[in-house]
Amino acid sequence: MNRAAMTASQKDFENAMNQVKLLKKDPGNEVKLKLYALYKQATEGPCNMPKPGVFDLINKAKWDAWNTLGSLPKETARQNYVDLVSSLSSSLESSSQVEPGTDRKSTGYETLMVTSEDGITKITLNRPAKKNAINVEMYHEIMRALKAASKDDSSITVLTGNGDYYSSGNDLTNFTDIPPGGVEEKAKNSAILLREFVGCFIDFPKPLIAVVNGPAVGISVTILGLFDAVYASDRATFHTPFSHLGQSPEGCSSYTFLKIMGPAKATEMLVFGKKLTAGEACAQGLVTAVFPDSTFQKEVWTRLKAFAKLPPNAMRISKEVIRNREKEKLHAVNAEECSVLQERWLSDECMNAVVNFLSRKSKL
Ligand SMILES: CCCCCC/C=C/C(=O)SCCNC(=O)CCNC(=O)[C@H](O)C(C)(C)COP(=O)(O)OP(=O)(O)OC[C@H]1O[C@@H](n2cnc3c(N)ncnc32)[C@H](O)[C@@H]1OP(=O)(O)O
Repeated sequence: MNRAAMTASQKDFENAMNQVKLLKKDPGNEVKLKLYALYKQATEGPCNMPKPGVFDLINKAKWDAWNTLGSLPKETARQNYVDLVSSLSSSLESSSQVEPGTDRKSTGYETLMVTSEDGITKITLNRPAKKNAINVEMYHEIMRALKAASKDDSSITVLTGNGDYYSSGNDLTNFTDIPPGGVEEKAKNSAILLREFVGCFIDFPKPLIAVVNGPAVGISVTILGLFDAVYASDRATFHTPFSHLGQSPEGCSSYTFLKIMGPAKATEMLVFGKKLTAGEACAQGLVTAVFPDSTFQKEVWTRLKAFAKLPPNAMRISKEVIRNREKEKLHAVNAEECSVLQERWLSDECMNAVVNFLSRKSKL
């Protein structure tokens, strides 16, 4: 959704203020400060109060939180307040429905499982019968889950898959739902959706980690170049068969893969569709570490829980320092890849490949 076009009404804002009072669990000081700051900004505008003295710790923390919002417009602050309360309500509401000690689950997703526990928000692709192929609904839900995770109280965010696959990439039946404007309109809409989807990964502010539990195909592989760490089971494979499908690279891979593995290896993957084992992907720098499948979950989650205990602000700021100078470039690459793909989707090569898959004449 286009955030600029989305502003909460005064009524939404009042409802959110009432919801805060009904929260069953204390959301923690950091979140309470954020709520305070957004409330003040939404109702009074930028902070112009004198700064409290260094020993007035509580008022100074509140002043700092408010002052950090700078000249954020009142409407945006109101929307951010409503979004934050809504993400708190969904995760804390559901905590009352599960056994103590189990994950807090976010409801309201058809294609994902989203949990938040031990400082980690885990987004699990959940269409195992379809090898976690990403349909249009899943694209939207992943974006929604990422936006919520960027504002919740977790330190790190993880993307993983349920079942034997990490993901088989774009759901090829996405191409069968043709709108009244025909295939041109479909290609245009798909390019808009893809650009927004990849943009969410480029802009994600916290450490983002992929736990690749099995084979990964297409867009689920290309966006790995935008993650901060990629842990893979030795059962995982990495496959980008774009030429086979009459398509071209996306997910900023035409830029990130060249930087990660150099042009020769990137070409083997992105142009010739060479499938890499987890070990090969690790040797080429796409994967951070590989674990035996039998101990994969245990080893990875032990490591991630330790990472999640690190100071969250330091991690977020370090990521910003590492990634920010690339952001503008990545958005430009994303735009270009989407516009090339928009044309490719209308080509006979692409249409034939999709028809062949759907009529089960071909598989990877
Ligand atoms: C908004 C548009 C944005 C577009 C972004 C651009 C993205 C590009 C890409 O991601 S390109 C990659 C696309 N993916 C593929 O080409 C994979 C196609 N799938 C396969 O080749 C195979 O299914 C397999 C190798 C992944 C797995 O084979 P196998 O183990 O033999 O399982 P099945 O084929 O029986 O699969 C089980 C079940 O899942 C369905 N399915 C699997 N992958 C997809 C898919 N990508 N799209 C749609 N459906 C998929 C498969 O049809 C089976 O369904 P069924 O049981 O027959 O109902």
